[in-house]
Amino acid sequence: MSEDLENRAASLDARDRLAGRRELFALDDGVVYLDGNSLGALPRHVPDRMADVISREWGELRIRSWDESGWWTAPERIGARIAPLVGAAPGQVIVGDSTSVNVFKALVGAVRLADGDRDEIIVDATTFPTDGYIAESAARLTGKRLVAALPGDLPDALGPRTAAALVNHVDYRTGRLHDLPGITAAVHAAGALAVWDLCHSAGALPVDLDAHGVDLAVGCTYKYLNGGPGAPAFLYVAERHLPGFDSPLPGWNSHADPFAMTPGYAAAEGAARGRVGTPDILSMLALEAALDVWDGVPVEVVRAKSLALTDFFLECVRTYVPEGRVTSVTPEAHGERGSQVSLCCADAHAVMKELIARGVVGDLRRPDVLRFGFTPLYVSFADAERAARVLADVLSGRTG
Ligand SMILES: Cc1ncc(COP(=O)(O)O)c(C=O)c1O
Ligand SMILES: Nc1c(O)cccc1C(=O)C[C@H](N)C(=O)O
Repeated sequence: MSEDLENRAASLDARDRLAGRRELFALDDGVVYLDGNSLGALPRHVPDRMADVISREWGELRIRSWDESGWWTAPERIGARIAPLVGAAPGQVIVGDSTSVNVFKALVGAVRLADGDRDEIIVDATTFPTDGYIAESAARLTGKRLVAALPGDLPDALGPRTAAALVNHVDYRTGRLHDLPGITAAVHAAGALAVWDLCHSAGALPVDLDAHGVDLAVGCTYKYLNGGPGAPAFLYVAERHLPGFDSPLPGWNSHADPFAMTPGYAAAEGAARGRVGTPDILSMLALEAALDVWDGVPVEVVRAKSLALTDFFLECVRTYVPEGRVTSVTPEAHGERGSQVSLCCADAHAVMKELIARGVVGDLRRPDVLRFGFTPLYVSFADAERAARVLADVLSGRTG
């Protein structure tokens, strides 16, 4: 049984167009890394690039690097690298600040773009907590009422009072992929703006922001985009909204002429409006270098492998793990699945601890969810088989 699945894994890996990409990452063969949905692995070439940024650009060129090393324009330049990965034409994506800060900019910006008589903001009731906390504050600051709705119930919650809806593309806990085209269309039919959090979809699946008419979106770059711990997030503002986008954090970096240093504020044109203060250059340039691993990789190929990997992992779990010990809360339907598998399990904390001790790194979402993230650029089918086999060993009390 195990031999069959091991052979299948080997033949799937042999046919995998992305197999060669794994070499680009600092990973050791003794460990199956299934936590790229929390922190992506390090692309091997990034340390050398950072050594140059620190010793030469900072150490030797010092202040000149803002111009000569392109530091000042890094937020737009890196935004342009991310744009095709999320289906955005140039000029709409800016990189900087945390996702949380960008959720604030995007949501308040959306409310300011909406018809002022509308007095409700809808937030995804299953959201990653930071979006909910910030939506609550944004509602208080803008004098709106916050309404929580499950993504599936959103069409019913929308109405003439809705100014904007903030929704997660993929649920961080279950891995459920929400219907971005359908929900965006419903939000628009109600006359409101759709703001999407792409943290768990950017770099994992095609998002097609422009094609689906999304209004604003945010996403992080330290998961499937491998930008590094605390790497800056991105903000997308659809071109049609850029002239009216009124950032609630209009720092000097978003000024039309920052070095004029005038007391009066005048917003820059384009995506630069989403900038705030001095960019965190070291993290930003680590992200820029990390994005090289995407050269020549269409996100559709990544998606196809992601679905094949999660299908195969689920099959291995069904085959190896004794009946009833785990329950998948990740949808089976491809159209409803992100790039992770979440299994509910008794004693999940102890189980994950033991998995990690045995070289299978996933994570735990309390109280009982084992999360396994599949990053197609570096996770193999052999990894998926081994993870399921080790999970079965742990649950059956077999020693490793
Ligand atoms: C959906 C989602 N939004 C936001 C965040 C985090 O935001 P920040 O980068 O500000 O910590 C995460 C993960 O940390 C997330 O999964
Ligand atoms: N951003 C994180 C961090 O700074 C520490 C630990 C984990 C994270 C995460 O990204 C968690 C992640 N968003 C999640 O889906 O749970």
